[in-house]
Amino acid sequence: MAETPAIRTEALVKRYGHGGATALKGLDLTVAPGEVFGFLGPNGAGKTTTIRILIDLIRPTSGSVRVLGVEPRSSHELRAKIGYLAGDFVANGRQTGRELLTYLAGLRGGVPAKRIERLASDWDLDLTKRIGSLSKGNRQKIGVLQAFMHRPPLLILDEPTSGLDPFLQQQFVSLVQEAARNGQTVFMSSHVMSEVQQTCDRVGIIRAGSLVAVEHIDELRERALRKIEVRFDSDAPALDVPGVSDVVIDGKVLRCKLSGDADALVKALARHHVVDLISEEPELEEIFFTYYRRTGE
Ligand SMILES: Nc1ncnc2c1ncn2[C@@H]1O[C@H](COP(=O)(O)OP(=O)(O)OP(=O)(O)O)[C@@H](O)[C@H]1O
Repeated sequence: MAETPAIRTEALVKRYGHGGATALKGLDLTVAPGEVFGFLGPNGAGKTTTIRILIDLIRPTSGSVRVLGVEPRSSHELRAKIGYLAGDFVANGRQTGRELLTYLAGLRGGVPAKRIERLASDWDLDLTKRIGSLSKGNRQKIGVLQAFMHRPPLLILDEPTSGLDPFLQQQFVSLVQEAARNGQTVFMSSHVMSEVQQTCDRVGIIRAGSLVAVEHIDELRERALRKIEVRFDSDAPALDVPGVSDVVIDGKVLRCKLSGDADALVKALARHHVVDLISEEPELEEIFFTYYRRTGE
């Protein structure tokens, strides 16, 4: 029998108020256990609405939703199994970071004090300061740590790195990778393509309340164009190789774009003396943008 999905929604519809926006228009979404799933889409697409339904902060107008195999509205135990970070994480400003994290750790069945101290030190976070006196970025660090600290089976994160500097974004990537190695499921909305590229197994793209694509990151990477630069010991040769386009020759240097696997190019190059070869990590951003754009625009 197939494993129970970590998240499954079917024909999920959410209409806000009377005559309000229809934020979700029949969303079908399945996230497998142990998967890191990126939930992407332009502003107002319905990401936060979906996330709030998953953790039962709001109820759908119609359709079904199961999280770790149960309906969020009917399970009190479910909340303890989810590490949740809201897009607008707010905490009681009078408490110190340590007081808040220790309190939340207690609610979630306990977290070794050493783990909290380690995470705070990795994240360069002063736990003795009152939360109200912290900068936005430092408050966000607390938000991230409270979601991860008890190693929940499922993490649901709404824009987890908003307000974090590039170093901390990288720390976040490490935390997600550690969670993935640990078998935890991660579902996160994000606008930061680099962190999505580095962490996610699959991405779902939502636009105007409907899922318009679900893709494996590896497959996107194969389809994406890579920039290649080759330096020869004499004038660069003209190449006519399948998958290679936009060839520009500049003396001993050849620049081109490559799609698909590199075998034909490598074999063509092997007939010459190659001094250096640089292949850039493919940029998935361009591919995402094609999904973000509305038809007809
Ligand atoms: N409480 C609410 N009352 C009425 N309409 C709402 C409410 N919350 C969201 N909406 C509307 O629902 C739609 C989806 O909003 P949602 O916040 O889910 O999008 P999002 O994808 O998370 O956007 P962003 O990337 O800007 O955070 C929008 O049209 C929004 O205006």
